[in-house]
Amino acid sequence: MIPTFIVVNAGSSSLKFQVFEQPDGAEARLVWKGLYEGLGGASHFLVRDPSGAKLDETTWSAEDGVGHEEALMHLVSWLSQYREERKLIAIGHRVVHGGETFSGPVLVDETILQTLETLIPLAPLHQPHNLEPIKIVRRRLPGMPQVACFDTGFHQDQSSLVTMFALPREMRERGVRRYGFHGLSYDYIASVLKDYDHGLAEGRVIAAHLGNGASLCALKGGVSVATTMGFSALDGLPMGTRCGALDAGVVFYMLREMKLSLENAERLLYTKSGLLGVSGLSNDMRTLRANAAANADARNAIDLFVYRITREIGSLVAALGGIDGLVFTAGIGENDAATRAEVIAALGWAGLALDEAANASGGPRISSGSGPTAWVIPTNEELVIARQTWSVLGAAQDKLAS
Ligand SMILES: Nc1ncnc2c1ncn2[C@@H]1O[C@H](COP(=O)(O)OP(=O)(O)O)[C@@H](O)[C@H]1O
Ligand SMILES: CC(=O)OP(=O)(O)O
Ligand SMILES: [Mg+2]
Repeated sequence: MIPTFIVVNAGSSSLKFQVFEQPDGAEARLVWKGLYEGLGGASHFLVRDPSGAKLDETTWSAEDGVGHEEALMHLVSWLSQYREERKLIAIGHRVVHGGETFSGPVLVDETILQTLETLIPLAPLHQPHNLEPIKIVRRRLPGMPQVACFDTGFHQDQSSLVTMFALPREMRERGVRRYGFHGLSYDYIASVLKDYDHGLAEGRVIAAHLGNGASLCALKGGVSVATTMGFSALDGLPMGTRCGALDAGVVFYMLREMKLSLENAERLLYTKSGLLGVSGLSNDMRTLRANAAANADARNAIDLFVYRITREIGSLVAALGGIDGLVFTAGIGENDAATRAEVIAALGWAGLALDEAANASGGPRISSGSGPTAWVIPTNEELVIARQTWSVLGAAQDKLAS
């Protein structure tokens, strides 16, 4: 029987999954990938093989009441049709915040789960949804090993200066510091740089994870030395619905002068700001691009996004003492040639020059000339979760055996 495990990336109404098998001594191999979307309402299950061909699909109406629990149980029972050949050995989860306690992936037990729950206020948009499937599996499949893989883990080697806020020392002792996110994505990018250009893997690289959430990471020799997200996933670049870095004075103004409740202020910054807030139209770059010529607010949202990316890149170039390469990844980074072109056009001062034809066709190398290079590299957070899950399981088994 082939050892098989599921990788889960759960959001508020969606559950993305990938199923991996682990041949002896080799890299985890993707078998199927899919998602449940619209959970809690009219929902939809879709699974594809690694080539992208559709394998199976199911639709439920809102009355069927399919939530995260029903989706997970449906997935386990969908997999059981392969019971003869496969043994489900573990579930690996993306958990956005690992706080001060977890610098790497862990096998989850009740105490660890409780610690992870205390981090919900630091990642209210993600953490509760990331933990939900872990709790469901503990209840419904007791004894199934579960591994939590953190978005914060990759940044743990940053120096204390880099992670410090200029706040009183007691705040730091309470864990109020910069953590950084999208680490599973940056871990993957760092692991494949050598396949694109050997010098890059050793060099000073800025990776731009531009998806619905967005951040930048400065990599030196593949190690994170600075990043734009901080204590929470609200910091840094403007995102689909999040404001990014904001003068803390605005928060006091919203609370004291505008009399917003804490909940409404939080909702405004996390879910009503960013591309959506500025455009008043959409959080989706495709919609903004389609409307930018006729709609000044859509154009403004894009312009602000690009402006903030280029300013933050300037800051990370300073942190790195120069730049050898720039990598675009995630939904916008991988698909929106116009955003890449606009960012690179603003970085002529750093010696970057666009190869227009390569950019239009998606790269991988999209720069010309002898300056720093620019790349499009599709991310693969799930593969990193698979690698981490397998390494934690292996370590746990070694421990049992010794
Ligand atoms: N073809 C495309 N052109 C431009 N932007 C795109 C395209 N496809 C996806 N996007 C952008 O990518 C975002 C989703 O990014 P993704 O990395 O998949 O986010 P997440 O994993 O956080 O859901 C969308 O909201 C949209 O703005
Ligand atoms: C940490 C974060 O912002 O994640 P996402 O991009 O999935 O929202
Ligand atoms: Mg994402």
